[in-house]
Amino acid sequence: MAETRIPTVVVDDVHIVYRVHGAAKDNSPLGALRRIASRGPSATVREVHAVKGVSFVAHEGEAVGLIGTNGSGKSTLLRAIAGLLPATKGAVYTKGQPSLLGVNAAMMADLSGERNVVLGCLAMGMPKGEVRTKTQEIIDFSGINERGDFSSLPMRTYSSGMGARLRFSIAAAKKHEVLLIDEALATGDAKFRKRSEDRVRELRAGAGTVFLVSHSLSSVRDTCERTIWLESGVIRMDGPTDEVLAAYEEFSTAK
Ligand SMILES: Nc1ncnc2c1ncn2[C@@H]1O[C@H](COP(=O)(O)OP(=O)(O)OP(=O)(O)O)[C@@H](O)[C@H]1O
Repeated sequence: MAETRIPTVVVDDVHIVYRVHGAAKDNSPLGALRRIASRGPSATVREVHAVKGVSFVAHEGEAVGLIGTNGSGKSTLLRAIAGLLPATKGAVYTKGQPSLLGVNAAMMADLSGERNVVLGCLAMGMPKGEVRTKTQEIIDFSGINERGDFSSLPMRTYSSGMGARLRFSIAAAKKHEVLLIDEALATGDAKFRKRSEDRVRELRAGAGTVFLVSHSLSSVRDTCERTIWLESGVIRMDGPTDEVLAAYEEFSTAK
């Protein structure tokens, strides 16, 4: 009997267009005068078509890598899946509320790492009692205290890698139906990467779906069995990670 796979994310012909204000091609006084005289639509609004008709379905227990050259639309697509950017055309359907773990995830720089753990857990909707028991576990997982008591120091004193580790550890402490990771693993060292990859595997085993945007192909290879390659906002390839990475590597070296 065929195995039933439960879809968690359905992306249906999604287009994302950014409107950039104040980006006139001709910024000279004469250009401005021409725009006023012509009374046409404001020439200072330019459009960037970042994602162009992307469609795919992801299932429970799947980890999907998202790769592509700079500016190919990976982060934009992830933000659209998270519901942070409306699709200009098409639609995104998700099971539950996806959590986006990005390099810029909100943390309070003046608060200690420990306070940020508490705030982060509460923001994810974790009950207070659970936050109390999980805080130490999260700090231990992040490893920020390996070289001294950093968890009581303000986050602004952390290196970018330490901040990224703490962010990942907070997000990974909760069971997610859909977890979206945007380069957040890239700044961790080898030991932490191994630990975070194990955690991603656990989340998948708990029927979660994980998306990983990364320029580190080895991270994608170790974590995801399926990979989507985006180029100029269009899916160039979607299939088993090994096949997609081989084609992408060929494309990158041929450039
Ligand atoms: N806030 C924005 N306003 C206007 N254009 C944007 C905005 N954010 C991204 N873009 C444009 O959308 C396109 C896709 O950008 P995106 O950040 O999604 O690419 P990416 O594949 O994640 O790139 P990278 O690998 O460099 O992180 C680019 O052309 C970029 O210039």
